[in-house]
Amino acid sequence: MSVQSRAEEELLEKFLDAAARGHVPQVSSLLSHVPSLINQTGSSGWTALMLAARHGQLPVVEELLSRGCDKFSVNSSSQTAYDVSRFWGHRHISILLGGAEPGSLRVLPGSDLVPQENYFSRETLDRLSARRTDTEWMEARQRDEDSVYLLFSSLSPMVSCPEDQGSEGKMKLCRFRYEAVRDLLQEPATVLVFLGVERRKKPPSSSQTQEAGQEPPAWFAVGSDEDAAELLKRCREKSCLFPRSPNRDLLQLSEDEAGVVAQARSVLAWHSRYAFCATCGSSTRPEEAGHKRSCLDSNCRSRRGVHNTCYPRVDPVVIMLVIHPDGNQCLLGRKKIFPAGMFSCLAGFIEPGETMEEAVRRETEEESGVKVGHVQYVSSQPWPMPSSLMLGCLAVATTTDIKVDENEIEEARWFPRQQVIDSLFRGEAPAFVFPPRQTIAHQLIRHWVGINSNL
Ligand SMILES: NC(=O)C1=CN([C@@H]2O[C@H](COP(=O)(O)OP(=O)(O)OC[C@H]3O[C@@H](n4cnc5c(N)ncnc54)[C@H](O)[C@@H]3O)[C@@H](O)[C@H]2O)C=CC1
Ligand SMILES: [Mg+2]
Ligand SMILES: [Mg+2]
Ligand SMILES: [Mg+2]
Ligand SMILES: [Zn+2]
Repeated sequence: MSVQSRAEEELLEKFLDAAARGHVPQVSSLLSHVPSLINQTGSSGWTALMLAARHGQLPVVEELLSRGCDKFSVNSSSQTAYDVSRFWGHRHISILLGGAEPGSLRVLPGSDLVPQENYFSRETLDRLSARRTDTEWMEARQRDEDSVYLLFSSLSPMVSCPEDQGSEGKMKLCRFRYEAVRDLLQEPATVLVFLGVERRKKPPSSSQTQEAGQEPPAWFAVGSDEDAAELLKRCREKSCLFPRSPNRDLLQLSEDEAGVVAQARSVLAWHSRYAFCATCGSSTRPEEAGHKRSCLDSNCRSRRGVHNTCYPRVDPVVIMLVIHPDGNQCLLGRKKIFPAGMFSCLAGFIEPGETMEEAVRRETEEESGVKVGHVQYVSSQPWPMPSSLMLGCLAVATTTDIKVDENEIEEARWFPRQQVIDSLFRGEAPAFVFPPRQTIAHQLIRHWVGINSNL
């Protein structure tokens, strides 16, 4: 071994030792001199973050995170620093690495799962549903110069997409003011949906000069049937467009904007499909700031009592990662329409009169021939294509023979855990391609890899 590489190795071990001992000044000073140490693994195959997580060194974990260290690298047993901190019971660190709110873990004892925030799930607006029937308030909000309007054409939001498109979060919603859409709102075919008001970061303190009763900006979605090219002329920026392929393109929005679009797109899709009453076939019209449609025939049965045909629909879908009885393989399938090499979780619509657990068992058996026993709920995701609610579950198989339903699935296979980890973290010649990180399928697979620690 050359003198230089031995010196480098010694420096690395010194750095890792400082992280394990919780010596923040030494960790910072070594990183200032040699920034590349941050994600390096020593002879044990562990990074400084993993060692700090192992020994409960919260200040070191904070220091490493603030310097942008990689939270997701794995050791030779395929554990991330988060897995390590959970295994050793350092909750303050797993909360930091997993992003959970500390209080929520104490209120529900026995459940130390870190809540998963899925794409399309973030609620940046307060929906204020009680205000939807307050027409005076709603009209004032509509005319307010701070209110934000989003324009939709054929259920696609107008977005601006700068030159270096393709990079995530670069696509942004075009925001309009009342004056810019005022004429559109007069068109009979235009649908207006109140989405909510911006959540205040913190409640206004009495010392602030905030006028009493001043409202945070309200957001509206406008569905228009005007020609898309005409609508685009309203925007001064040249790079504006209506994405053609929502399944793919909407995944380019930031988490904040994706949450808003999930609500807007599903409600507008419902308006576009429910122009006529499901009970009598008469025309319907929007009410309650775009959250209800009522039949125009005053004698219609739907006008007496409460009927779910008058409200936006949500379709529950189960999506499950089925685990082999040996605990070390998972079942993934591919549809013909998937990109080459991609495998994902099985999924299917819940049928009337069915529990979530039964839907998991039925869809898994229909699509793969595999029987399932225990089912555990993990997290959910609104999927506005157009209005599914994905209910993400882990499920344990009781049989292993695969027989696919060829109408729906091209191929289904058991993937060993190690192969899944290699495909997820290493990326070189992977055994299969993961669905994008914005899908709950991706997050479920990641979740399974994380909880199945065997330190
Ligand atoms: N976010 C994610 O990670 C994923 C989302 N999904 C979404 O879940 C949805 C359901 O998954 P699939 O495997 O397609 O379901 P599925 O296995 O139940 O099969 C779909 C078929 O079920 C029938 N169906 C029953 N109820 C329906 C309803 N309410 N709307 C439309 N079709 C209905 C139709 O014949 C349709 O072709 C998909 O449309 C997809 O958008 C699916 C997989 C991953
Ligand atoms: Mg399916
Ligand atoms: Mg089905
Ligand atoms: Mg199915
Ligand atoms: Zn009717």
